[in-house]
Amino acid sequence: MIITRGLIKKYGRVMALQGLDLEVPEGSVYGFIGQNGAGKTTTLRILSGLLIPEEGSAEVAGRDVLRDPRGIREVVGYMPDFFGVYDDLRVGEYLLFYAAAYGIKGETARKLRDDLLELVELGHKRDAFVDTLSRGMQQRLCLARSLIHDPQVLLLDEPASGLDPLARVEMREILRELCRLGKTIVISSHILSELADLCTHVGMIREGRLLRQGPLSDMLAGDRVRKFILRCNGTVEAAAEIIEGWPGAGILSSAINQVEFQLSGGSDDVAALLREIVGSQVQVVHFAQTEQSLEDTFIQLAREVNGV
Ligand SMILES: Nc1ncnc2c1ncn2[C@@H]1O[C@H](COP(=O)(O)OP(=O)(O)OP(=O)(O)O)[C@@H](O)[C@H]1O
Repeated sequence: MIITRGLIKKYGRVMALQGLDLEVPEGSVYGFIGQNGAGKTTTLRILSGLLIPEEGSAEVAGRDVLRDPRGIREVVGYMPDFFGVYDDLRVGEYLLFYAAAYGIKGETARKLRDDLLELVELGHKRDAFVDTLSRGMQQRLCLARSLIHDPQVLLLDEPASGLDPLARVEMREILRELCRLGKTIVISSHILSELADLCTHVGMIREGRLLRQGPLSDMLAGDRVRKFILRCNGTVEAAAEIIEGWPGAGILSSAINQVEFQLSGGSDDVAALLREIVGSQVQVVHFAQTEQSLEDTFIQLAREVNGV
């Protein structure tokens, strides 16, 4: 649904994007991950036709961002990380204003307003002034605004920033609903645990370059070093000794009856190590691979890039 090739964007001397290649499959919820200043906002602004890259190409739903900016506006809904609200407009009026900007008027616009307010759970605030809404409500209103023209693709820049935990859950539910409605959604964030709950795909960006992208499950498992936890009935000493002497294994932490360690290699190595431990009469009561978090993956990739 989205393809970019070799995107380069400079602000004066700052290279915000240094040849970015993205591929976002149709119907996916694509988590766009990167630290502050990595180039996420710049990318989303290019994809929504608001910014022109110096080099490279980008297509959204088959439309070229450089050659067909009008077409891009039809298929893309963009929710910026910072948005202005109009202090003398009511919630309902705000949506009617944006509907009119897309040429939607009259009864159709009013029905759309009500449907969207229901979707973002703001029906009860239709007559409230926009600037009296909480931050979470304003975010949801902004999301409703970006949906006015029923775009195929949603580009959401840090949609959960500044929200309390409950408001985040609400936002997540709304995004799930949008996913069910068949939208392709790109969400930029640096709150990685949050994305892990929501995304089907992930792309990691650093200093304007893509570190890695793919289905979330591949990102979390991958073929990299894996972490395991082993718990024993009794002390863990004997097991820890075996792990320490095992090629490719390293203890990360240990408690009296539990040890956490990493192991490189495939499933055969894991099975062999476990066999050795069990064979040494250690009473294993729990052995499991601990899921690598997105944070772990991101940090690991960043280290690899730096050669650390
Ligand atoms: N208008 C601008 N003028 C000059 N430099 C800019 C401008 N906008 C962004 N930059 C720089 O470009 C780089 C990428 O910025 P961008 O806003 O795309 O990153 P980001 O990943 O969205 O960061 P954040 O998570 O902080 O929003 C940064 O070094 C930033 O300082």
